[in-house]
Amino acid sequence: MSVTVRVPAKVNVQLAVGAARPDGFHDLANVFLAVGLYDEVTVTPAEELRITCAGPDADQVPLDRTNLAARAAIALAGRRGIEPHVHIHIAKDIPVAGGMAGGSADGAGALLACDTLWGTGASRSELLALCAELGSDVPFSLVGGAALGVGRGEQLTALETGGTFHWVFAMAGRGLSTPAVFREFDRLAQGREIPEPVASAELLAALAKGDADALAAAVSNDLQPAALSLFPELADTLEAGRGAGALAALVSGSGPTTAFLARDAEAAEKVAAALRASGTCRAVRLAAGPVAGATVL
Ligand SMILES: C[C@@](CO)(OP(=O)(O)O)[C@H](O)COP(=O)(O)OP(=O)(O)OC[C@H]1O[C@@H](n2ccc(N)nc2=O)[C@H](O)[C@@H]1O
Ligand SMILES: Nc1ncnc2c1ncn2[C@@H]1O[C@H](COP(=O)(O)OP(=O)(O)O)[C@@H](O)[C@H]1O
Repeated sequence: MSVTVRVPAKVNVQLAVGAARPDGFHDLANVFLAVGLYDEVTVTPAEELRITCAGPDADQVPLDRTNLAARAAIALAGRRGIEPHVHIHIAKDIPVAGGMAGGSADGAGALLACDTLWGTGASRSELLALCAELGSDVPFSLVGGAALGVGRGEQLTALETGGTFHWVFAMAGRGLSTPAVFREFDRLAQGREIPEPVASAELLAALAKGDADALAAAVSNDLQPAALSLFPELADTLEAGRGAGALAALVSGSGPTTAFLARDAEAAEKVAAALRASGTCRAVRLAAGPVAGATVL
């Protein structure tokens, strides 16, 4: 018997970053939107814990116990006093180290899949607490939709959305390390007063209305200058998307994936074609959101 869970990627439509905390994390106002690009995590009983991964970026995914999916299985089994003896297979379509929470998706997916396979019957709040232990973005991968994350991003409030938003994502030729981007944020912020991170009222209203133009006017990412500082060529990708009529162009989370908001599916196709022709990125994908979080298939 196997259990397969499908988990979406995310884009941060607002990422407001506060000053570094004593524990090294940063307080955030992190507005997540789940988009229709998915990893699938399948768990099957096995002699011992084993991980395999397939997909375009599979060679960049660690297959040992540092994999977030393995950590999720170990954490849940530990709570129940059982051995995490499963084969975890990840069918990976979310870019690795791309700022789209691919590893987090696999962590949330493995947790839900193992809970289902083992019949451990964890409550939603127990699953969310385990997710938060695995990483700041992992709780959102479980819940999906649209949500505001505060604290280090793990304390979620679901957000209303009044429609579907159409996005184009440009994958970069290499990854960016999330801790390195936060460190660069700190370096660039030296000597400057960092305001408390707060969610934008205009942005939340735009999401609630399903108004793409208003959302485009309100999106922001405080990590974008840091990502551009470490990966200056991303400016060319952003410019190519803007030139093709994207309503908004921004770095997704810590990057280096760039995200382009389009008015509708047709406009998204035009932006995608222009990005492909620009030669400024490795691959281009279209995805709409919000979509549901981790789902047992
Ligand atoms: C930046 C964001 C935006 O959604 O995502 P990505 O762009 O990486 O996908 C997240 O905050 C990433 O969340 P996640 O990838 O789960 O990070 P974690 O494993 O919790 O932390 C990795 C490292 O990132 C930094 N970090 C993360 C979250 C946070 N609020 N403050 C931080 O300073 C810390 O250096 C930490 O050691
Ligand atoms: N299941 C996983 N999938 C991808 N990366 C993983 C996974 N587990 C651990 N990692 C590690 O996490 C790093 C960040 O990956 P990822 O979550 O894809 O990016 P991001 O944090 O930018 O959204 C990778 O470089 C990899 O070393």
